Formats: sequence, C-alpha cells, structure tokens
Amino acid sequence: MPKIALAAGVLNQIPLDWKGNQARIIDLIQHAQQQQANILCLPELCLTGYGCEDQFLSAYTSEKAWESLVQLLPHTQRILVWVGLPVFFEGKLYNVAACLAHGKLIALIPKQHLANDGVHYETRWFSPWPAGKITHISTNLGDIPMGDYRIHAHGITMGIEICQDAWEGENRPAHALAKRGVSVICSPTASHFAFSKSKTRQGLSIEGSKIIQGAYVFVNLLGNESGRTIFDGDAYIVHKGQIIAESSRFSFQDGQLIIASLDLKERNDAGKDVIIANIPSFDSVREFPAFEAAAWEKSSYLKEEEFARAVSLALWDYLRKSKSFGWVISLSGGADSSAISALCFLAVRLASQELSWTGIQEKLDYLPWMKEVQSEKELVSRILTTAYQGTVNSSDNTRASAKALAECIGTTHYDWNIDVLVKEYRGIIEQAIGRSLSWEQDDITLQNVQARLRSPSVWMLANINNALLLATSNRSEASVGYATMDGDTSGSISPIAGIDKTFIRQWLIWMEKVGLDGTLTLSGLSHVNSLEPSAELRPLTSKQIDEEDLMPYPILNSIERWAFYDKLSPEICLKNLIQEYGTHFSEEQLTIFCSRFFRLWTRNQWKRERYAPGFHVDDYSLDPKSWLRFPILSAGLEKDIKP
Ligand SMILES: Nc1ncnc2c1ncn2[C@@H]1O[C@H](COP(=O)(O)OP(=O)(O)OC[C@H]2O[C@@H]([n+]3cccc(C(=O)O)c3)[C@H](O)[C@@H]2O)[C@@H](O)[C@H]1O
Ligand SMILES: Nc1ncnc2c1ncn2[C@@H]1O[C@H](COP(=O)(O)OP(=O)(O)OP(=O)(O)O)[C@@H](O)[C@H]1O
Ligand SMILES: NC(=O)CC[C@H](N)C(=O)O
Repeated sequence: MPKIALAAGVLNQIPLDWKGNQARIIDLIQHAQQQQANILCLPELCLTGYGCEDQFLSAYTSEKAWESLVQLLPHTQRILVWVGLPVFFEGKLYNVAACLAHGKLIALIPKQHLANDGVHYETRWFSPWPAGKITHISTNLGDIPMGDYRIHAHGITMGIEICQDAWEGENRPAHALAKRGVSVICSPTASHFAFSKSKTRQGLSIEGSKIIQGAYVFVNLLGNESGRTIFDGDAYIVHKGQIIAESSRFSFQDGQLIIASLDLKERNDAGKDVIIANIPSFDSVREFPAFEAAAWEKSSYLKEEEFARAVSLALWDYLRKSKSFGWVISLSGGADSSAISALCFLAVRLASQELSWTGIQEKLDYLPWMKEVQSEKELVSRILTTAYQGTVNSSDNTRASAKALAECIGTTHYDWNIDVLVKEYRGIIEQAIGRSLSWEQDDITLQNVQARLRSPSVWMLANINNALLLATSNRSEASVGYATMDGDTSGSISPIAGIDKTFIRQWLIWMEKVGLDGTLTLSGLSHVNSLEPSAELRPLTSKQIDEEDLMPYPILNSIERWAFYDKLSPEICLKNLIQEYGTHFSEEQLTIFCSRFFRLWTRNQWKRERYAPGFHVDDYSLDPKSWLRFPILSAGLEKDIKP
C-alpha cells in the first residue's frame, strides 16, 4: 500500500501578472517540497489568472503562460505539480492542467466541459476537449502527451477533473476514470463565491472520491482576482467520502497549502492512456497536523459571516491590486453607506488579524505614507474617509447615525451642508427657464439635484486622496432604478450591488449584536438599525420612506427573483405574489406593485448598464456585463400583467 502525501495550494492571483503569479506558485511549490508532499494540485488557469477575459484570445497570453510554465520546471524537484494555463492546439485554445514532475513536463490534460452559465463565458475563448481523445503536441520541450490521459506516479494512478467537469453529473469524467482505474483525482478549480456554494463544491469532491473509491484533491482560487468575482479559496482533500483536510476560506494571505498523507490502494493501471512520471521519493511520508475549516463555518449565521468575509476580502484585494490609497464613502447614516463603511473597516481588521502588522505593511508598501503609520487605528483613519452631506431635508437622526458609526470604526469623517449649492443651481435654472421650481411640479428634479450635488465633493476627496469612491447602490434599488444617475450612483465600484436591501438590513443588525465569530461587533451601528430607510430628498414634513415610493422590499425582492432568476412570466409572478402575500395585501394592491416593478425595471435597464462594477455574492445578479442581459429599449413586461 503506497503511502502518499497529497497537497492542495490555494492562490490569490492577478490576471496577466506573469511575474507575480509565477512567484506565488513557486512559493507554494517550495512550501510543499519542504513538507515533503508528493503531489500538489494548484487552481485552474493559475498561471495567467482565470479572469483574463478577451486577452485569452490573444496568442501573446498563451505564449507568456508557456514561457512561465517552462521556467517553473526546475522548481519541481521530487514533486508532481498540476498547474493551469491556456494552450493553443491545432488552431483552438484549450483550458489545460499541466502535469510537471521532477523537472519535466509530463502531460497536458484539457478541460472537457466548459463553464458557460452565469458569470462564465468560457466557450467564447476555449474549446472543449473530447473525452477519451489522446494525442501529442509539438512544443519547444519536444512532443508532449496532450489529452485525456492518466498519470502514474509514486505507485498510484491519477486523473483530472477541471472545475466544470465535476459539475456534469453522470457525464463527469470521474465515472470514466473510475472504470479506467485511478486512485486519485486532482481537481483544479476557479469557482466563484456565492452564498453557501462551498457546500456544493464539498459535495462534488466527496462524490468524486466515492466514485473512484479513492482520494479527491480539490483546490480553488482565492480572493477578488479580476474585479467582480470573488473566489473562496476553499480546498478539500477527501478520501473515500471523508474530508481529511480543508483550507480556511477567505484568507488574506497570498496562498494557503493543505496536506494530508493517505494509504492508497496499490494499482497496476497500465494502458495506452497512462503516462509514467518517474519521481524520486522522499525518504519517508510524514504525518501532518489536521487542516480544519475555520470555526465560523459552523455558525448558525453562515450567510452573514460569508458576506462579511467575502466582501471585505474583495474590497481589500481591489484596493491593493488597483494600488489605490484608500476608500471614500458619502455616508448618509442610512443602511447602504453604513454597511459599506463597516465592510471597509472589516477589511483592515481581518487583514491585520491574519497578516500581522508587518504583513499589512508589506501588502500596502506602495502607499507613500505607509511607513509613518504605526497602528491599525491610524491606518483606518488614513485609508477610510466618510462625509455626511446634509441638506434641509436631512434629519438629525441620520447625521447622528453617520457620526456614531464614523467614530466607532475610526474613519476621517467630514460633515458639511450642501444647501447653498442646491440653492445656487435652482436659481440658475429658474432664471434660465423663466419660472420657479416647485415640489408639486418638479418633484424628481428637486430630489435629484441634491443627490447629484453630493457627487463632485466626494469625487474631489477621492482625487485628493488617490482613493476609490465607493457607490452605495444595492440590488433592490438597481432593479427599479431607485438611485440618481451621476448622483448616488457615482463611484468606481459598487460593493453591495449584488445583494438585496432586506439582507443588508438584517446583516447590519447582526453586525451590531452578534458579529463575526460571535465577538467582533460594531456598536456604532445601533443608530442606523433604528432608522427606516429614507432617501431624505423631499422636505422632512413629507416623511419620505423608500418602501412607500416603491413597495415593501420583500415584495420587490420576490418579484425580482421570480422574474430574473426563475425566469417566470409576469403573470406567474403576480400569481405567486398573491399566493405569498395575499393575506396582508389586496389583489389590487399587489397588482399595482407588480406592474410598478416591471415598469420601473424596463425603464431602468440603461441605469443598470451604467452602475460601477459590483461583486458577485448571490446565486444571481443584475449586472448586464456579466450576468443578466435585458434590452435597453423594449416594450417592457408591465403590459403582460392582466389585472
Ligand atoms: N430608456 C432610457 N434610456 C436612457 N436614458 C433614459 C431612459 N429613460 C429615462 N432616461 C433618462 O433618465 C433620466 C432619469 O433618471 P434620473 O435622473 O437618475 O432620475 P429618476 O430615475 O427619474 O429618479 C431617481 C429616483 O431615485 C430616487 N432616489 C434618488 C437618489 C437617492 C435615493 C435613495 O434611495 O436615497 C433615491 C428618487 O427618489 C427617484 O425616485 C431622465 O431624465 C432621462 O434623461
Ligand atoms: N445626507 C447625506 N450625506 C452623505 N451622503 C448621502 C446623504 N444622503 C444620501 N447620501 C448618499 O446617497 C446614497 C443613497 O442614499 P440612500 O438613502 O438610498 O442610501 P442610504 O442612506 O445609505 O440607505 P437608506 O436607503 O437605508 O437610507 C447614500 O448611500 C449616500 O452615499
Ligand atoms: N471555472 C468553472 O468551470 C466554474 C464552473 C462551476 N459551475 C462554478 O460555478 O463554480
């Protein structure tokens, strides 16, 4: 029975970062060698980055990746490593796992099933490899086996499933590999974060190990690689249905290694599809300490934990990868801007908890003033700027809420009034058009001018600080265009555009009262949690409430999900609405809500096209550039509702 040490290496990569990606890969290989691992599996397309988009279509990308692969070879003494890269073959591009062992390139195994749903567009760049096809590719390293091969090394035979391959049910390659004979499957993956999706990946890994009655080594990318998608950085080593080792998700490190030593069945799996990799063994196979998931994975508030950790890591990665000097937020003291401010604070807190102060200094060494900063508190105040911008329509409550949160998390906080600007603009336009503006006649105009006049000032702060301006739109507002274009939509990223308002409010309460790990709470959120969402754009006497302008948020969210996730017709959406909410609202009222939703949805596609990029966190999003396309001009769906 060969005992073998299997390792999986999670990586936080950057598209097209030839040197950086290679250096992080070498670091993990060296770490694995020091631990005397025999086999190391690294994530899908980790040499180039998964999110290279149309740069995959440029031959330059795969040429650079190949160059980088060849340079890795001398670093693979005594170990077998799976590394992902794009490879051109006979005029087509393939998404490949390269097998490197003891200084040699052993084989190239391409992905058979391409991911093409949701955020995935792989068929735009890659071709699927036919199951069972084996051939050779001529390269500067000689003729290299390419295709659906198995690899024999250290007395075991192994196969590959590349990400989507494992999601194909009865068609997943594991079934064919089980018949052909393997005791290990390695699964290099780039599977983006969505709430509780890691459980599905775990399930597929467990199933894979059961299918072959052997070991399954699953590894994912980590962090905000290319802007919109976040990778969990999960890795699992599974043996006959039992998870033996797993990584800690949402790490702020560049990479993470997990290792386990297993006794596997000795097999003689000869066949013309088997390539033998000769690797001198280490003297003995070590036992390794347990690699376990973080304690919060067992929390009964998993969604809240995942949201906090995924989005704060995404903000942190975006900051350092874009080499920005900080974040600026127009902080109204309401739910959305408060949530984003809290998430920025958490990014710094979680990074410093995991990386230590020296680690933080290394990650942010591009900041010209970083050496002067001595503590996390000082860093937050330099990196995070918030501004309350009141008008006559702002309430004392929101001002106090913004102040309390800013003090609690320690931002550099400003508080100013923009009435003078509103008055000036109003005067100029009234003079130009020759009449006074009034709330009766010019409601939207008078609301929007306030939202728009909050934009130049925060852009100024962003420019002064060389910082990112964060837009505060959430998914519920995006559905119905409840935001002023070039006003509160201003910003370079929209961190919460992928999540609904109801969850944002629920998360804020949790963050105040329960918090991360049940301990890291923010008491400064108590004000915001006592407020009802209001745009505060109309005179205070009119008591503007978002849900009165629109409809109750749970209703809005339900219609949105039925229509654009389940893809149901407007009529069925209304039927569902009546079934679900009929005891609280009349049919007439629900019909009005439903028609309003589709009218506003249709009218505001152009706005969704112009939102700053947001992060994917849920199982669907409204982002037209990566998830949901809808015509900008259309007859709309409102008329399809028969009252
Ligand atoms: N199909 C189309 N393609 C391209 N452009 C189109 C268009 N339809 C209208 N437009 C343009 O859109 C303009 C209207 O859009 P826009 O100026 O943004 O304004 P609009 O969407 O009409 O109004 C903004 C809404 O957001 C609410 N709001 C604003 C700010 C903050 C908050 C909050 O929650 O705190 C809420 C506010 O109460 C109001 O209901 C029109 O003047 C027209 O120029
Ligand atoms: N008084 C204000 N000071 C600073 N920014 C403001 C102010 N009012 C609105 N904004 C900006 O406009 C955005 C949109 O306002 P909106 O009221 O929708 O969001 P919110 O205040 O964060 O949340 P809520 O809808 O729960 O009140 C805010 O998130 C904030 O960035
Ligand atoms: N890169 C991939 O093949 C990912 C596809 C997979 N269905 C996922 O969403 O995780």
